[in-house]
Amino acid sequence: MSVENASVFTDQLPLDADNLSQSLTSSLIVQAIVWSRSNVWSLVLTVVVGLLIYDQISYIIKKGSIAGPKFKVWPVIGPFLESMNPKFEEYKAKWDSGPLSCVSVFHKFVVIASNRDLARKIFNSPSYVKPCVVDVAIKLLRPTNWVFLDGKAHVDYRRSLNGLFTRQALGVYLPHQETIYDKYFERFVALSKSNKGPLPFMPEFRELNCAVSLRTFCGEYITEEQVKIISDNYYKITAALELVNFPIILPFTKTWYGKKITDMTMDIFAKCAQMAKDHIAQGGDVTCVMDAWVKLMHDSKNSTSDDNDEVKKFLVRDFTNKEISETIFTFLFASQDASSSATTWLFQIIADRPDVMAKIREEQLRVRDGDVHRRLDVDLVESMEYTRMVVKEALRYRPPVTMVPYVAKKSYPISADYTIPKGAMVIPTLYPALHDPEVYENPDEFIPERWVANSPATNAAKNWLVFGTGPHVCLGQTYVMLNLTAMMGKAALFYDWKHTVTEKSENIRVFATIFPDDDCILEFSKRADPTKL
Ligand code: HEM
Repeated sequence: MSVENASVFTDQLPLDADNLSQSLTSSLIVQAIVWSRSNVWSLVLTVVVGLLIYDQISYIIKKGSIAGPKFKVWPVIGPFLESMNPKFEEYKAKWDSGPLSCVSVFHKFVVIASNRDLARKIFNSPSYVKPCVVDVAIKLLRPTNWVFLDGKAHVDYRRSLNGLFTRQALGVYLPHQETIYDKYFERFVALSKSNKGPLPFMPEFRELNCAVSLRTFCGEYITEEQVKIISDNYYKITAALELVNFPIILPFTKTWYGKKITDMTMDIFAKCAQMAKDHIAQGGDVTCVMDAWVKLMHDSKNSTSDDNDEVKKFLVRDFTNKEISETIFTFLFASQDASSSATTWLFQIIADRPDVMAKIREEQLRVRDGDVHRRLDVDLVESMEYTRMVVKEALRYRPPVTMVPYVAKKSYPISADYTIPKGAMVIPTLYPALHDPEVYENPDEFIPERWVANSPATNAAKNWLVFGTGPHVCLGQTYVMLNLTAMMGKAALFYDWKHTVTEKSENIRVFATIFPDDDCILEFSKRADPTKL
């Protein structure tokens, strides 16, 4: 019964002595209820108003002198709704608003550093900051995952992984990658034929990259069927790990689906790790990243105390199947969106520039010495200088990762007049440094030749932030350059692809990384004679 109804009820009681006392008692109780309820409400209201004022004051104090809204326009939630569907132009406007700017979403205060020197400073301040993956990432990648290690523990673990990406190791993985390129390029032609015309290729490039990564990491231990399941479902993991997401995993939400696919993938990886252990124990050769890792473990166990070899350099210990599966998952996670973004832009950019395509083809014929069917090896890929410049320029022009979220472990005096508060998210941005007109003339134009030896771009190593810098710099960067160069060289040599340009083609859509907003509409066909220019 509501308070108003109770009062109407008491008003209608007959007035004899008993009834009077009853009625008085009832009336007092009702008044007490009304009083206590109104007191509860005023208490609730006071607390809410107090919290709102605290939220605004706390924001204004944390903001200090840096760029950003004067107060939180949407109390508490801040620009949460906008960040559910982030727009590249809005990010860019933020970067342009000042070298340091801020935003506050719920209880999270976020500081964005948009120039090269501040971004580098953050990347290189491990005593003040550590990588901040979205809250839900800890649940998906598991708290025991090496990526959440900090300081010396992180440096040591990482050292044991360096052996997986040496030039020699990359040479072993390359033939497997080439088999996947061949298979998928043929599939692209078949798809274009069956579709009787162009179709959006971004989802196809995502699948190609997932397959390349899975074969590189797990070799033949992973089945075709498993590759297909993971490739088909990987986007659910990306969706679960968007920068802004609900932190609790509720059934049938994006994060719930993401967690299911992550667990399934890690289980597959753990089984592959055991197969790699059995294979190396039987004296098998290294064929993939897992083999390379197990071989390093095997060699380190059998190395003598005065061995001064690779093994000691990499500080390898014994890793369990669970650890291997979690770590290999981080490789897939780190690689998938960024490599798919780079691949999509590369196919679009090259299709739109016949002069670039012609130069790649000329180089491919030249470096292969007339043998177009020569299989890929590291020496061959390293001799593709122009193709490599195209890849490098695409990564600068459309950097897949535009920002890397870190978190301040303690108050961080980043400049003479601003200290980032402890607990704030700190985001060094990569895009502005890679579009700095002082280093890259006409930064919004695609010019592969700017990467010739001794050019201003080549000499400005400090601006090359595509892979980050500092203790968390991308572990896969040499592999990425080799993979993308090899893949684009082969595609250009054997295939034609036509781009259907739409008004959205040059618009940048943010989905973890960046993609053309129309998903890159292409039509593939096989070249009749790859020996011709
Ligand atoms: C175009 C492709 C790629 C781009 C643009 C890219 C970019 C990045 C960036 C910006 C970071 C953060 C660096 C920092 O905080 O300083 C990173 C970290 C990382 N990347 Fe990549 N990445 C790519 C592909 C790959 C691939 C293929 C692998 C694995 C084979 C990989 C493995 C990693 C790992 C493990 C980390 C975390 C390292 C650590 O915390 O110590 N990435 N990457």
